[in-house]
Amino acid sequence: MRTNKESRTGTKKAIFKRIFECIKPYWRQTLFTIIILCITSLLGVLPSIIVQQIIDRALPGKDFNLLVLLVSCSLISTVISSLLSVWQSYLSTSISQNIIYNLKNKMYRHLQEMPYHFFTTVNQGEIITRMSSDLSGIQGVFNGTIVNFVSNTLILMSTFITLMLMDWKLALLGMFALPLFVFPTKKVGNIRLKLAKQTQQQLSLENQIINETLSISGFKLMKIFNQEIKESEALQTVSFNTSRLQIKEFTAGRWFVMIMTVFTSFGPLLIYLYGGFLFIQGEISIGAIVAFVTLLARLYAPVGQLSNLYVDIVRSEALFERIFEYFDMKPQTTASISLSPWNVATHDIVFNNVNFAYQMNKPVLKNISFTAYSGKVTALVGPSGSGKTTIVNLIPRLYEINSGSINIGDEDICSLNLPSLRSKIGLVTQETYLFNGTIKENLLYAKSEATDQEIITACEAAYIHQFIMSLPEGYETLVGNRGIKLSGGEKQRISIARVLLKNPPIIIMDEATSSLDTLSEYYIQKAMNYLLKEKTSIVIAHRLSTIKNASNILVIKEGSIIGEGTHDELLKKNGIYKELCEKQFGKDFAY
Ligand SMILES: Nc1ncnc2c1ncn2[C@@H]1O[C@H](COP(=O)(O)OP(=O)(O)OP(=O)(O)O)[C@@H](O)[C@H]1O
Repeated sequence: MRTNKESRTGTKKAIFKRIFECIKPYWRQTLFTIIILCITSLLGVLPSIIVQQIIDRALPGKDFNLLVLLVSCSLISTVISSLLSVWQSYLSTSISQNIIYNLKNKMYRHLQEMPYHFFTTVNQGEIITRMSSDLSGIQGVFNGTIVNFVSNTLILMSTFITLMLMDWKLALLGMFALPLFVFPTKKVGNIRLKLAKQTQQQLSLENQIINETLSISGFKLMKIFNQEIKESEALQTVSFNTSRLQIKEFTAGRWFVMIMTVFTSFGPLLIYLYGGFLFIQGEISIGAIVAFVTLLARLYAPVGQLSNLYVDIVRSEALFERIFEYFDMKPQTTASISLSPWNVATHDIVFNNVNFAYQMNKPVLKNISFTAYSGKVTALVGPSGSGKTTIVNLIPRLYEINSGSINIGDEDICSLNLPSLRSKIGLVTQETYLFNGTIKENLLYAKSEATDQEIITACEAAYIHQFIMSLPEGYETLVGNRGIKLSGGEKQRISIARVLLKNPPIIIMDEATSSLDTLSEYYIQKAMNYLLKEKTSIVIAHRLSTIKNASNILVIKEGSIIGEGTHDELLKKNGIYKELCEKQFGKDFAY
């Protein structure tokens, strides 16, 4: 059996492999960046060596020409190094931006392919966090953490080699303090990591409160129930915790920093002491001692930074895990084995013994079998929660059935190409969703190439054209978030017009339960009559007029069909149906 440690190493390896895959397309730029970092780290040791030459040769020899030469060399190396750093930062920024650009678009495409149930279960804020802050965190990893890691490692190596070449005994003496850096930094790093995780949790809570209470529906709910003070206090508490945690995180290890500062001054002091002794013995020059001390500072700085990078590296690992976790989720199969083009002669929809459950062992639909005939209206009626919406959601394959089959014409929907299946279905939902744009933009969502005349024809058929024209900006009127500036009836008629523009052979309609005024209802009814004409339509019916007009009515109860027929037939033979009608439309509804 694999131990925990082994499996963590395995995961780490897999993550590194995938990070490498992300960088691979930019290997040339990456190679350049590494070369530049190598050159700048080598150039970085030059000034110390030059100082040694100045002290040991130019000054005692009173050689002004050599002094000018050495100072110029130092200046030139600094200028070259700075110029290279600019280039390197341009390269690493463009590499990281390109990687993020690719990841973001790939992730969006991937999420688009996810099955519908994913979006009904996952927290919406979570998706946005991964698409935004996690991805920008990853950009920081490519642009900061990785570059810092490579550059500090190179600085460390170049300085270490130079020191060893200069005098290995002095080098070892100067380095005795190094282990003292590493161990406590790791400990402080772990404390900071723990605090960072807690901060992240509080930040998510903060986002959740903001998201929920300042979204259009949440805001309304908060106002109606007078919950402003409670919500604002909740946010205050959470943001107070966040700020406390952040203060703790940033001040964690301040004692450690203090001790480290003392230790860093120990190294040079030892060099002065032992180097001074060697100087007195005539074994070493003053220049060498000065060069050593400056190089030592160059050694301590990257060690300190590398130890601090530990926290960033562990954090980055978590970020990558979150991003890759999304990529590993299985998308919905868009096309099954046969990619049949759509050539069904009729568009009869046939449910054959369909069973479905959202959760294991909790069947929602049981042995559903019926035919919705082409050119006819099939109405679904039944108590709330009986499974009507679930039945219609199975047709465009928003959910996959557990057993049985659904055919359109002669084709099993599972063998149809998903985009082509959906292109033949028009969906009018209870709650019409409109994007925050103009009425025209919302209509064009159904058919981007529609002409103005087509739009007008569709809106006339949906009995909404006159209303739109009465608005000061007509079709260019902005509808607000989720179409908040329009009434329920207006929104539904716009959504009918949108489906009319698409003109699919199959229409699925979930009638609004909310009561509309008689005029709105009248217009919607007229619009519906037009919409459903010569289509295969399935309507979740809430209005008596729809039920009466339907060719066939299916009575659904607890996930089963318990009756089928026309309104009159069902009234005669089905007690439950009669009861349902009486409940919904009153005892004396028109027979
Ligand atoms: N996404 C979901 N995950 C889990 N269970 C669900 C989900 N959607 C619906 N259900 C459950 O499935 C059952 C059928 O729901 P469905 O929405 O199909 O009923 P309905 O007849 O359309 O109700 P209504 O008339 O109130 O809209 C209900 O018990 C509901 O709680």
